[in-house]
Amino acid sequence: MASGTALLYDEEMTRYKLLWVDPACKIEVPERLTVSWEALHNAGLSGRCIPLPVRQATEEEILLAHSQEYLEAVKKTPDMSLEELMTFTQQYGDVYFHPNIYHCAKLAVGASLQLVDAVMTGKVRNGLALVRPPGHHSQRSEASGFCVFNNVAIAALYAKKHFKIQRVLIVDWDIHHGQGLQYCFEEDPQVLYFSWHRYEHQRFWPNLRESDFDSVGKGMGAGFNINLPWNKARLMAPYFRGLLEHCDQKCLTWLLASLQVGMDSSDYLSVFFHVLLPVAYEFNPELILVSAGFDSAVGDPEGHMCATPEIFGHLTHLLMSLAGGRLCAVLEGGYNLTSLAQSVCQTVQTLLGDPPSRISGLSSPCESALESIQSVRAAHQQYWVCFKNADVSLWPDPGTKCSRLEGDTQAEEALKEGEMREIVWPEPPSRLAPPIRTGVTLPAGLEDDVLTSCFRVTGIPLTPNQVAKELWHPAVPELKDEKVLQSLGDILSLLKEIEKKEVRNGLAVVPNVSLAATFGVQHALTSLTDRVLLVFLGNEAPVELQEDGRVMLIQLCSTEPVETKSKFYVPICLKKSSSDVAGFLHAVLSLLLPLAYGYDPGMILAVMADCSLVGAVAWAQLIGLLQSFAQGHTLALIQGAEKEIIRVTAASLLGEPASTLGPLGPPLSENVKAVEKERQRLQTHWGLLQTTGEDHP
Ligand SMILES: NCCCNCCCCCS
Ligand SMILES: [Zn+2]
Repeated sequence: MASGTALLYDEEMTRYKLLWVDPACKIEVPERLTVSWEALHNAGLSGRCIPLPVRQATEEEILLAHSQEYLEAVKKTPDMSLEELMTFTQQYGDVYFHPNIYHCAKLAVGASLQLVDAVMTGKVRNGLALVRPPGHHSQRSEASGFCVFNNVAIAALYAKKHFKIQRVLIVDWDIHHGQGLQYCFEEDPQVLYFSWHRYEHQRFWPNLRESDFDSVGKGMGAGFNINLPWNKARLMAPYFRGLLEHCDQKCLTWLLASLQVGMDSSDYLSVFFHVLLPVAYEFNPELILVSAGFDSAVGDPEGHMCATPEIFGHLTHLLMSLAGGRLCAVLEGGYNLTSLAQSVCQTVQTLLGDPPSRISGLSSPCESALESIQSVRAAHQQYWVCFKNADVSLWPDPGTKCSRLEGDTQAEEALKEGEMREIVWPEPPSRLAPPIRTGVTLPAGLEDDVLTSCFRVTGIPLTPNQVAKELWHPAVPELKDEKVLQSLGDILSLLKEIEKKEVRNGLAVVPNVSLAATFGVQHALTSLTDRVLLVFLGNEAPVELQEDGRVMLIQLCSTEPVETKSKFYVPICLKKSSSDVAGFLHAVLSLLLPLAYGYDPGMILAVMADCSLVGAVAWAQLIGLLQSFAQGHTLALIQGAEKEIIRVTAASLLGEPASTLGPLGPPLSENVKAVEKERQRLQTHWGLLQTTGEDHP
């Protein structure tokens, strides 16, 4: 199994810059790379990565995505005078040339291809290429948006050609639409291109009609191009026009700070749960390429978004469950040197396997984001079974270009002015990983290659009334059983190791999983946290829930649904759940993840009471995803000694990417209905569950 994170960087790529005055291009500076590289160094992250040498792309490689005449034209730029460079630049938009940019553009492509080679040959598991010029705007015969050659497009074509892979997922989280990538792959069903981008009904750069959600791909590529347009800022002008007359700069600044101009982490995560991840799992990619632009982070002069840098640690983690963890991230945009450096560090730290930091204060996506989510799901309903039951009743017409209200520009300039002065955000919290990743307590005789790299914890001897005290119940008869008592001692010692920050997560194999779960929850609440998420796979509910919100129980069962009004008890009843992997996954992505992010637990208990409910691979995927929460503090409890389940659980807790679920069939409609029913019931309490805009149908 491949391991290690590659980091590609060469300071040669800092040796070009804007040589004349051009307001549109002045933000693309060499310091973008140096601050990122220095931040990785100072955080001790680059030292943990595998440094790979950058190389120049060959002409043949560049010609995978660009025309001969374009390459010939760019090849002439190193010998051009300043005037000739300015003239040459005129023919393109929002880009500049420099005598050394051709050299750097070849290095940017070469770095991306080196990364693909290393990941596809198993030399490393994943990695980041810190490059400039960026690539996602450049097209077959055209430079655009600071981009000269399309690094990620060439990487995808190179991967298909040299490694014979047939399904590449490109995730473009840059705040601009990577039209170059869309044009390159819109007819190619082997490359699924996903981009979110500021759009504002075509009023944001690059102002293209084809950046809207109804551009779904063409011909054989229909369904394989997904555009998620952000349209929020258009709503700002009407508010401000009225106020501007009475508003001095200070009040406007306050107004800006209070009215979120851009999208935030709740919007980003909602798009992952309800648009990107369902399609990505159904597509079942063999490689993930990330057009990692960080102008979608707070403070960026282009993006004007509100999502703080730690969100990129989560977005990265969520993608690492796909393609067996084969993930190549390539830098695109990012123009606020502070949030860029922080976001790069958050991304690399997750690639290295450190637990994502907890994100509190998540709420529901804004109305405009919901409208976009609903529109995209509607537009793609015919191509992806995961959207079969999507609610499309309020599908707004694409391209409703809102007329440019007079006074807009004044409002928006004020917006820009006021806003840029005021934006500050907290440093991302440190994500210290305990020295030991996984502690285990197993019955003797369960030797296994994976388990040898776990830390074996010895149980704490317990007397029945010691346990009864923790369980709030007078001694239950089971406590007479020596094995049960010993298993509770095992759990206690694992939790104490986690509490002491010696161990990140743990696995215990126990004879009575319901009692173990109850005991584990109670102990965690007394000594570790005030919120425990219990994910329980089995039919008998392990704990009576108090409605105080200190425990959230998500129970996957196969029997008839129990009626409940509680917002902390989520019974998910799936028929034939072990064969309906798609149904299980639908439950995880559209219910479990949004609930867990909304709840923000300090501890996760993942309990497998009934191994027949899901297969080992689906369970391993779940264990992987659950490590997004509680700084990775996951305690897995398994009943019985099903060797395969134990092995995959330990592997996942150790950070091994779960193997892929393979092509998914359509989910059982009764299972989708059961999940949708719960989602509808809970979405007013837990906003991240929402998927539709105004006037929920
Ligand atoms: N404010 C100037 C409008 C044009 N900006 C071009 C942005 C290119 C981003 C590359 S990621
Ligand atoms: Zn950008």
